[in-house]
Amino acid sequence: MDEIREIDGSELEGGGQILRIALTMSVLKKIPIRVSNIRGGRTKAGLLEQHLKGVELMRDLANANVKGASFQSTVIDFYPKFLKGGNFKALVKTAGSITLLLQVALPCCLFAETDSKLELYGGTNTEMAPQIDYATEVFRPNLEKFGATFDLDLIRRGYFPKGGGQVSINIRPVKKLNPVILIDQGDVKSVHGWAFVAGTLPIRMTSQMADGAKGVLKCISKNIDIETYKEDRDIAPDNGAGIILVAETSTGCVLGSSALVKRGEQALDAGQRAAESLLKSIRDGACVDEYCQDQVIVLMALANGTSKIRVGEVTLHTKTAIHIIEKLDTSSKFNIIPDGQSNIIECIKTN
Ligand SMILES: Nc1ncnc2c1ncn2[C@@H]1O[C@H](COP(=O)(O)OP(=O)(O)OP(=O)(O)O)[C@@H](O)[C@H]1O
Repeated sequence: MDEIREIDGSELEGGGQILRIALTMSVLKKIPIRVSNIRGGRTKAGLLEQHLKGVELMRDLANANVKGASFQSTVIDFYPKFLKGGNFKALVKTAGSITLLLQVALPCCLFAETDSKLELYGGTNTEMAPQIDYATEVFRPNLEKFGATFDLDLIRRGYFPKGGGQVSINIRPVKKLNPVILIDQGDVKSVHGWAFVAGTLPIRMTSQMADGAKGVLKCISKNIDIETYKEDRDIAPDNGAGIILVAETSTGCVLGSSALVKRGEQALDAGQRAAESLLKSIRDGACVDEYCQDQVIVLMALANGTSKIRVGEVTLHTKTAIHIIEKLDTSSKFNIIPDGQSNIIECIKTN
């Protein structure tokens, strides 16, 4: 096996994403890694419960030897062995995001020998991470353009601070990922979405969120359909309120955005916040939204050919993903080509 490679977890974005991308590439390229200064860019550095569970999930997936994987640790050594597939479980006791567990494990499961089933526990709709509905309605259609998918069964929703959500995901391996060319946004055909409340929160918040979003988005589409509903107590026992928006275009682009109503925030404002983020991506001419941007980088690197995707402003998360991938995978060369208000991210495979 190769010599251990050093990754500095405090570079650029300096958060959990560096650890996740480094682990994914380590497993897929069979490269042992040492990640130091883990989450060095965050006020509370080191492995939090959710990051630790991610490391343990990857250890199980890749039958890896791991040193230093403990709460608040700032250095881990990770030696991957083989990737077989099978049943795996990760339980985050806090509202740590289930979708970020999926983010680290999914590319590995796609290249495992057999099917994988992931039983994941934690938060399903939390801040600073994809909401589970974003993962299925926005990220998944973009993943499908690369020729892969997953099945997701939502058993229970979990919100901040308690968590307690549960999701079961089945992933069938693929032989290869196809390169993707996505450079023409086309026209917005429709915008749809969901505004939800759960627990003891009043249903009127959902129409306030929907109205807020529609007010912002009426300038880009006459065809806006936002479903408003209260979650069933059995599936969502705790309080939560939020919105997910999805725009589909004539060229097949799927862009999204979302918001959760913050403490003290008006529901209308949360709806507007989500809509403004989507509007910006559309006005920039982007083919993927500002959050999907960093999440497709790893897929571009794993595809067997040159991919090109038009994005708006390149985010620090995206720059970080590219930086870490290029460190661990010399067969991927990324270029960012400015083009008016947007940028084309190109990934060239060199062998
Ligand atoms: N509203 C959102 N919709 C979709 N994806 C999101 C949203 N907010 C954040 N993300 C995605 O979640 C990931 C967050 O990574 P990041 O490193 O910031 O968080 P983290 O792992 O929780 O670590 P840390 O606690 O160190 O910030 C990124 O891939 C980002 O694109």
